[in-house]
Amino acid sequence: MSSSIISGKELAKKTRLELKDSVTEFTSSTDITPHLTVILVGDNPASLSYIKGKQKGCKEVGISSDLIHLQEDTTEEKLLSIIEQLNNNKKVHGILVQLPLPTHIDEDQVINKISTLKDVDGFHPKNVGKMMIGQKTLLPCTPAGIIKLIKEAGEEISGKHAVIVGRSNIVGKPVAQLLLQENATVTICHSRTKDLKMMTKQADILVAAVGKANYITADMIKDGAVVIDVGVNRLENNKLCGDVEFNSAADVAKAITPVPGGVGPMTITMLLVNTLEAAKMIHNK
Ligand SMILES: Nc1nc(=O)c2c([nH]1)NC[C@@H]1CN(c3ccc(C(=O)N[C@@H](CCC(=O)O)C(=O)O)cc3)C=[N+]21
Repeated sequence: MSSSIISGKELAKKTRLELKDSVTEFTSSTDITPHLTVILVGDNPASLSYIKGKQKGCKEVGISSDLIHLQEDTTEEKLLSIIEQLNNNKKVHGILVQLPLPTHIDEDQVINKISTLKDVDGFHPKNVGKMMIGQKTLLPCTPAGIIKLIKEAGEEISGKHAVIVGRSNIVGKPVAQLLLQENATVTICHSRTKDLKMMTKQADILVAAVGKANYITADMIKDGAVVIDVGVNRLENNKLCGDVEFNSAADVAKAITPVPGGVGPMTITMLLVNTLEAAKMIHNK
């Protein structure tokens, strides 16, 4: 089977055009410009590159943004006090603390500190809990983007067997939850799963979120499956590559997302969607 490529880049473009109209409408009716503040601790080059993408996205849709760039040796106490100030700043609607943080800072403490109304990553335990029981809240960006990608590709989720490889708090667990809410039957696999191939072979929808280049090979994929590749692995030649061996997988899958140009651009787009959503919630719109 020759598969169709699900373009996250195209869907991101389309979603951002629609979002731009919604931002314009919100701003003209309230005189408020949605604002995202990004905090980066240290100089991780990958983080700097992602943040550029986020700022570019904000600009595209009419959201204002700023970056608080802190030194690597910033104390946890200092970071928490900056978040406190942003929580109280009426002009700020979204707060994103770029992960990973230096090891001397406790990520859980930091995520807990962010106002749940401004938690545009959807990482705060209260928002995670709401998502879990299906209450309206800010959803984590990558999982929300994945659901949009699958639907946009015209693929039914209800009744399908979705197999997720990876159980991180930011991708594996929440995407499993959102797929369940869409009435998929969900299996979560991880590093201790016995016979991974036997599991992935049963997937109508396969989500690869392991963080290992080319880990999922064509022989692990069911004929006609929908394959979502969440991997962002930087190779030695500086090329970006996914968790799925794209070329061989494309012969087996019905539809597949590429890397780059798949899940990544949708992650940033959902962050922009969440920032407008946060501004609306804060101003009761
Ligand atoms: N608090 C927090 N929130 C995050 O959402 C978050 C984070 N920390 N830490 C790191 C990960 C990673 N992440 C990506 C976002 C976009 C692309 C993306 O747009 N990738 C492009 C390629 C970009 C390139 O070429 O470098 C693509 O796949 O086409 C990738 C990765 C967000 N993350």
